[in-house]
Amino acid sequence: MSEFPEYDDTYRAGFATFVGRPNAGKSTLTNALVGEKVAITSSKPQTTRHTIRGIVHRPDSQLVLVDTPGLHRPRTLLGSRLNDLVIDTLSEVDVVGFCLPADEKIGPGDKYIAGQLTKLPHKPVVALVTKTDKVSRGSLPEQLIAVDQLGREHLAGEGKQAEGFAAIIPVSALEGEQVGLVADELTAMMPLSPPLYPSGELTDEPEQVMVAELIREAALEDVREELPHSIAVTVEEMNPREGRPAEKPLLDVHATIHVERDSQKGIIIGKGGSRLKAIGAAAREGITRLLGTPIYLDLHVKVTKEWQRDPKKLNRLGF
Ligand SMILES: Nc1nc2c(ncn2[C@@H]2O[C@H](COP(=O)(O)OP(=O)(O)OP(=O)(O)O)[C@@H](O)[C@H]2O)c(=O)[nH]1
Repeated sequence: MSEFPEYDDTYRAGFATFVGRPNAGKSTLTNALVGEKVAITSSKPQTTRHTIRGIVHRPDSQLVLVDTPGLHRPRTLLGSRLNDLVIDTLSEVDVVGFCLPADEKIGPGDKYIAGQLTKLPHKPVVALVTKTDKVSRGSLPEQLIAVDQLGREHLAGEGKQAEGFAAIIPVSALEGEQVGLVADELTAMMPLSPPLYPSGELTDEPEQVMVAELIREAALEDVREELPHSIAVTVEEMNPREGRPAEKPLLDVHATIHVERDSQKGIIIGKGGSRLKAIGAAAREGITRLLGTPIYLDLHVKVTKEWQRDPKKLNRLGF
């Protein structure tokens, strides 16, 4: 078992979360900070449905990162639940990191989020200008000025930080540029506190949820256009296989991919079951890497009609 780190009365520990419109680079930055793949990234929006925490351990501090789903204008019940979850998360953290891609103009989505942040007037917000490797050095200052402007327009004022954003930091998570600085700034804003987690602990997300996310990621591969957000995954059981020698363990994982329509089921299964097989193989590889144990994956596909709009079904699927 991991032990809690030694600490003195200058030790800082607390929570930070990243917000930003879909694809702003939140998960990638979380991973870069934590140094290991805990959050699930993808090239398409809205893959991060669960709050997954990564923990940055330093000799004098602990920064607990809560990776929130994209804050966006709700269109379905699922969308509005995700937004409630985001506001709940925001009210509980010590600092919010607002991710704004360096290579995209500030748009209505960003302004919507800035507007939401005014619901939390006393929360420090740090602007993280992400993906700086995608723009030339010359065009970066213009974006930094636009970001500063956004902060002054939305976050400055009575009862709020007079200067808008508490800091503006350009960063490239992919190239590892300024990632350390982001960690420095965020940890400096944590309250004095004893350590919150044992050393070495990277995430407190139940393994089952992470396993479900890995299967969902594998299932979405190649069919994102056809099945944008119609997939959910549940993990029914994860048990060590009985009678295996101690040095050769095997974990039995039983999971279900839920789709909304029969036609989608056909897409997931593929000709003669070929896609489902490929999904299983990709997911198995990821899960084995995550858990460090070989697994047997028993994967089913089920039509759970209108799961995005039905509150009872959403609850059962863990949303
Ligand atoms: N070039 C470059 N690409 C990046 C960087 N950070 C993220 N990306 C890419 O941008 C896309 C979105 O990144 P994510 O980290 O999944 O974004 P997110 O904000 O977590 O997205 P959602 O989960 O949809 O809200 C991925 O294709 C990343 O590889 C970066 O620093 N540089």
